[in-house]
Amino acid sequence: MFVPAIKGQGTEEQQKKWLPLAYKFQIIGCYAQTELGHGSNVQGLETTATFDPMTDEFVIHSPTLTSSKWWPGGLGKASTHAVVYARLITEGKDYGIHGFIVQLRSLEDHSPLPGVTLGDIGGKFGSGAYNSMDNGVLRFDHVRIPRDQMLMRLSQVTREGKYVQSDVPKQLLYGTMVYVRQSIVADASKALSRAVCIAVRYSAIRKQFGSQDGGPETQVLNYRTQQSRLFPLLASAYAFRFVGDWLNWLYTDVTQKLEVKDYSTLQEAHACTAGLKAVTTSATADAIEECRKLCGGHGYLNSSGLPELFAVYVPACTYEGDNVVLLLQVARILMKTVSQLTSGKQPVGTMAYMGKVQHLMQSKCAVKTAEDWLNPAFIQEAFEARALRMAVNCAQNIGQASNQEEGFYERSPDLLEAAVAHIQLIIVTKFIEKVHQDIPGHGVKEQLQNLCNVYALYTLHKHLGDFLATGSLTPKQGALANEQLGKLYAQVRPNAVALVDAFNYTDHYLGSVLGRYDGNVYPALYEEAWKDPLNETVVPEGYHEYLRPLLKQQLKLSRL
Ligand SMILES: CCCCCCCCCC/C=C\CCCCCCCCCC(=O)SCCNC(=O)CCNC(=O)[C@H](O)C(C)(C)COP(=O)(O)OP(=O)(O)OC[C@H]1O[C@@H](n2cnc3c(N)ncnc32)[C@H](O)[C@@H]1OP(=O)(O)O
Ligand SMILES: Cc1cc2nc3c(=O)[nH]c(=O)nc-3n(C[C@H](O)[C@H](O)[C@H](O)COP(=O)(O)OP(=O)(O)OC[C@H]3O[C@@H](n4cnc5c(N)ncnc54)[C@H](O)[C@@H]3O)c2cc1C
Repeated sequence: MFVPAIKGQGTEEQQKKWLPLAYKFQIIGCYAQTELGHGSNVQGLETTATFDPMTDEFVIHSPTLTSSKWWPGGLGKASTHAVVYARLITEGKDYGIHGFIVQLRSLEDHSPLPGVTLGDIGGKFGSGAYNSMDNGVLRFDHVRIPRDQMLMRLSQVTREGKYVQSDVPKQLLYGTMVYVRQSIVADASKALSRAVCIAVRYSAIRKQFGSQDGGPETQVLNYRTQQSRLFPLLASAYAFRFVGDWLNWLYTDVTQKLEVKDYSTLQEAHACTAGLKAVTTSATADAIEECRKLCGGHGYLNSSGLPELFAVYVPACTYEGDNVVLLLQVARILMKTVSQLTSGKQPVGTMAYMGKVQHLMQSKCAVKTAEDWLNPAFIQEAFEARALRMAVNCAQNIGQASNQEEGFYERSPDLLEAAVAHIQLIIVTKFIEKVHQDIPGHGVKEQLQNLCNVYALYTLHKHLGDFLATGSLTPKQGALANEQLGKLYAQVRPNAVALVDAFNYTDHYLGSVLGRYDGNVYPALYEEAWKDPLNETVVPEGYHEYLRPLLKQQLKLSRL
């Protein structure tokens, strides 16, 4: 994040100076924004950067304990430099949060520079999976940096100390986070596809119950419950891949527009990266845990690869923006868009469907049979009607409050659900668009169509309350969707293993004895067990100190 921050907020000159050093690892940088007391609320950060016109320097300082930088990855032990986000103060005025390049450690002996206190913040969730990352703590005691180490693409401070705001939106300060959020969506698909690959392969080889006359037991992958839990996750892995590809296109397009000072899609980029990051990471974290459970007891073994995958993955729901905070950002933009509908301003991009408000507020879903749910037009319209009606309902309720902000606060749980509905519509839309494309490979398109329908109808089934409460569907149509879902599972089953083999993960990358490509799980589990350090001795350490005295004492007591 050090590099994209300099790319996005540094001048050409600053990029020319600092990026080559970073690329060649002549310096190691981190992104020091979050503090002990503030993470979500960036505008609440307390670290100060006070301009000293006498020396043409900024004085970086941590005025309070809560202003200590806390969490930045790589900060504790590895980084020599940081992009530090601090309150810019010049001529006695606080201009809010800006980025500054600050050297933290000597390039000679890596010792912290004068006025810099550095360390690691300690162990984290799980069996230490994330402990390979030195998330750090950093405090400044009046550390001086040259004025030209303020990132000056978005705003500047002159030699005399005058603050100058460039003619670019101040939100570009948040640009690095937008960049990482869009990459996290693609990462969600990778993490989810790993977990699903393990669970599908293991479910194909695991047999339990159902033996007839001594014959083979039933593959657990043939159980309807296993399919109804696992195949929506398989479909989600593909869904997140395709929406992640689209989001990368959107991000690239926005970045190109920014180059020519076209800020028209900045809001769309923020809403989509924030919302898709929130929805895909929450779903993926839940799915990895579900995949662990789908593997029964062996899923709880570290050798399954699932506990570590879960422990490494779950902070994605928090870092780069807490998911609730990000969804409320989407909700704010939805409310702004709804409020503009009466002005005649046509919504664009992923909000365009809201322009069909007259139709969608009264449309009746035309589904009459289970097969009708295979028609993408019916799915699309149902998801659009649900999302729009939830957003309009929120706007109407907020409108009844004494003031907008109070109303937004009171209705924030409902706004959260409206934001999720909007983002799920985007995911479904992009999946439908993907399967409408020419897709090479014999039968591949049909399989992806099945998965697209599984993702859409599973999501509809899971959120049926929204669809019924908004009148977007009738209970009968909801039941038909569930009926069709069961038929789709039967169609996915024969290709389930092929659909995870298609991720083309090596056994090494997968890191799971349950997910081995050859399916030779039991010998691998048995072999792996003996590698456990506990098995280095036949009689366990502690026998003589603890077990033996206890056993002897009990034996003596039993003879009394
Ligand atoms: C087996 C083991 C291995 C297994 C491995 C598999 C899995 C691997 C996992 C993945 C691997 C790698 C992943 C790679 C990444 C991981 C690295 C972790 C990195 C984490 C780094 C961080 O966390 S950095 C810090 C992140 N912090 C945040 O996100 C803070 C969140 N808060 C904010 O963004 C803002 O405070 C806020 C947006 C919430 C509020 O902003 P503000 O206070 O300014 O108020 P407003 O809401 O009023 O906004 C003002 C206007 O600005 C608009 N806005 C806001 N944000 C943006 C934006 N980003 N872009 C554009 N516009 C924005 C907002 O809409 C308002 O507009 P108007 O209403 O028009 O005024
Ligand atoms: C593994 C990891 C790596 C990280 N790496 C970095 C890094 O490299 N650089 C960096 O700068 N930071 C980093 N962070 C910090 C991370 O960005 C923050 O933790 C994250 O942005 C969440 O902010 P917070 O901790 O202040 O959560 P809080 O906002 O304190 O969240 C606590 C609760 O409050 C709720 N909440 C907060 N505000 C609102 C609101 N307005 N309305 C409703 N509910 C609200 C949240 O939903 C949540 O439930 C990292 C964090 C982790 C876990």
